[in-house]
Amino acid sequence: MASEFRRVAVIGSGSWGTAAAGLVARNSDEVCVWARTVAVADSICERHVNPKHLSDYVLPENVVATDSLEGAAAGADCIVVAVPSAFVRGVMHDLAPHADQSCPVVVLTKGVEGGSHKLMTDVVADELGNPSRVAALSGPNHAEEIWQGMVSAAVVAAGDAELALRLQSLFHSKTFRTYCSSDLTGVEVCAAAKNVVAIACGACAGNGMGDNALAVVMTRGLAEISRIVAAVGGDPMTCMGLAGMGDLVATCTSPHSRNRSFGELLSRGVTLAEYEERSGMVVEGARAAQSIWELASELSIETPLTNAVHAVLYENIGATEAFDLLLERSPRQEFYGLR
Ligand SMILES: NC(=O)C1=CN([C@@H]2O[C@H](COP(=O)(O)OP(=O)(O)OC[C@H]3O[C@@H](n4cnc5c(N)ncnc54)[C@H](O)[C@@H]3O)[C@@H](O)[C@H]2O)C=CC1
Ligand SMILES: O=C(CO)COP(=O)(O)O
Repeated sequence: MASEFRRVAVIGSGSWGTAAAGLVARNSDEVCVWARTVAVADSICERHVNPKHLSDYVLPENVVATDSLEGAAAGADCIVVAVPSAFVRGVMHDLAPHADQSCPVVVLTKGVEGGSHKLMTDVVADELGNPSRVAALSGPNHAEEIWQGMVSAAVVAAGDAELALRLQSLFHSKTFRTYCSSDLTGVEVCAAAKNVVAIACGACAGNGMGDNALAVVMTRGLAEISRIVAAVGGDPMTCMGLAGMGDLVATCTSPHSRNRSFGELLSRGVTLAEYEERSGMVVEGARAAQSIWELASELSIETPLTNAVHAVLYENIGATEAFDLLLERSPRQEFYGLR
């Protein structure tokens, strides 16, 4: 499926930026990846390999790279953002003077900004301007499978339906199916919040809990995510889709998930800093556990699972104690409203 986009800038050369560059290279003429280091940029240009992430993946010939944001943005008619949430504002700030104001931007980052509690598309729009051209893509998309052409699907969400359709054609292929949505808020909340639930699932598994318990955490996690989505103005039906249930299941069950594996190791005493240092990868759910916890407190949304993950990560409470507190909650209706 060819798209209208001829030169695409992919900002970020982590696992997802690398795999996404391969996806959009199928439907455009040239893809330029922005990497933070010259070594990664040179390796992609010379060997079509990212030596730091997915190093078995030989990228298509039409993927090049640079360590210059100005160089990446030059001539780009679409920008794909794939840097971890903590760096989105800073990188977008630096990109802004070089990015065309009318150029569509699609955000792959999953998170909620600390302090402001803004969704990633809002952070990008703050820095790059022209919010109506900013969209998000999310779904059950482990980069480790995507680059190998294994089947997956995602949803492209934008306030402007025509923009979603244009971006759908940039990503869509037989093995990477893309669907459109107008619920940008719901899609982005699901993307960020499922990572917190995946940490809880990993910690349960690490603590020897069984498959029934994991299914309970996922299901109650989805109920919690629906309450957050509703409270911030998204459509709770989005939680039933690829960005919601789809990504929740993939992240809570896959050995590829950093959030799930971190949760498992957390229950054995490994710290966030140790995990990220060893793996060279980000655990977005740990950041989201803080920002969503703050958001939920501000809006009085009931988020017991997020509270438990927050307590273990930031309040010095042991995982076993946090689980006990969850199990001691008083019984209630399965669905007790969206707030
Ligand atoms: N890996 C995956 O399968 C998927 C990841 N995502 C999301 O994509 C976003 C990016 O994640 P990944 O590509 O997986 O990252 P990663 O975990 O593979 O790598 C982290 C990257 O962050 C970079 N980084 C470190 N400091 C930085 C800074 N100051 N400025 C910019 N970049 C910096 C590092 O160079 C490293 O390449 C996250 O929000 C993640 O949740 C979404 C879907 C799938
Ligand atoms: O979002 C993802 C898959 O859709 C990646 O999840 P992890 O960050 O837990 O690896």
